[in-house]
Amino acid sequence: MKQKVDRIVAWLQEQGENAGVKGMLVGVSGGIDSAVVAHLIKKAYPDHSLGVIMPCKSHGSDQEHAKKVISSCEIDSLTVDLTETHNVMFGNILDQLKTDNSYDPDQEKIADANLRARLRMSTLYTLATNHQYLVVGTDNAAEWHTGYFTKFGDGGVDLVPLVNLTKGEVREMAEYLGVPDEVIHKQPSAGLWEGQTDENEMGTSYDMIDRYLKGETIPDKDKEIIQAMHNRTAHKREMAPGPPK
Ligand SMILES: Nc1ncnc2c1ncn2[C@@H]1O[C@H](COP(=O)(O)OP(=O)(O)OC[C@H]2O[C@@H]([n+]3cccc(C(=O)O)c3)[C@H](O)[C@@H]2O)[C@@H](O)[C@H]1O
Ligand SMILES: Nc1ncnc2c1ncn2[C@@H]1O[C@H](COP(=O)(O)OP(=O)(O)OP(=O)(O)O)[C@@H](O)[C@H]1O
Ligand SMILES: [Mg+2]
Repeated sequence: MKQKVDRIVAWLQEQGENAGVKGMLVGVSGGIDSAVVAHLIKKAYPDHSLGVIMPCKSHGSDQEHAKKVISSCEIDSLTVDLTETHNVMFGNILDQLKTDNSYDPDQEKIADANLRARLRMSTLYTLATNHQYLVVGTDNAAEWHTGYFTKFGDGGVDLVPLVNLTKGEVREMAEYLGVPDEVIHKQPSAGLWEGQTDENEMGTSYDMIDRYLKGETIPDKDKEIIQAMHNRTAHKREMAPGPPK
């Protein structure tokens, strides 16, 4: 594990040097992926790394966990509360849709969640410009393969250091790095709504996705879900296409 960590830390330093930036930042949610990234960027840039907490309809103990993550790696931190910004922006958009008679209530939950992810992205890039830092993403191999992220939201980042690690490997790395136990052992959640868990929403588990990615045999039902998610989200892993010349 030490070797794996050292390799990613050296890679982060190399990427930062090539980009000519002073350091790196990450959004810290209180979940395990951002906890691992916060620890890694703190190691790569001990004096120039930042963990950003962005409350916005946060659920349960997310914020408390985010603060514990910040303390566990001793990274500099900043809190930007997006609740009011999101309320005003989403409220205005919904009002316009309703006036236009084109509001679709079935789409509200996901539109709301994706706007929150994109407001976080805009916040991180504003801070990155101010600090001359890169924005570091938290997607792991399972999320990347299934496209389980918001396009230009949490997927809108400069570097994805965990992209080759399964969720299980992220968990092992978190233990090695000293991420707080309660963060390691809670259910992964995108915080879409109270009680939401990634595994309920996807209809399969990270364990199944990890096994699939390692080439192991898994039940057909899970394989079909994973393959459908992968195909449906191919556009998220590519640059926006244009017509041929
Ligand atoms: N074929 C195609 N070619 C080009 N673009 C295409 C497209 N199909 C859709 N699109 C575009 O993509 C949009 C849909 O993609 P997107 O906006 O990402 O939205 P979508 O994939 O519908 O939703 C995001 C998913 O990621 C999950 N998520 C988000 C954030 C964090 C986490 C987490 O793990 O913490 C998880 C969330 O729970 C949800 O299931 C469409 O509105 C459309 O604009
Ligand atoms: N309230 C928040 N404040 C700061 N960053 C956030 C917040 N919510 C989400 N993010 C960012 O969005 C990323 C995507 O969320 P995601 O849920 O996939 O990761 P996680 O919370 O770190 O881990 P897990 O998947 O186990 O919940 C987070 O890693 C984090 O960088
Ligand atoms: Mg989460």
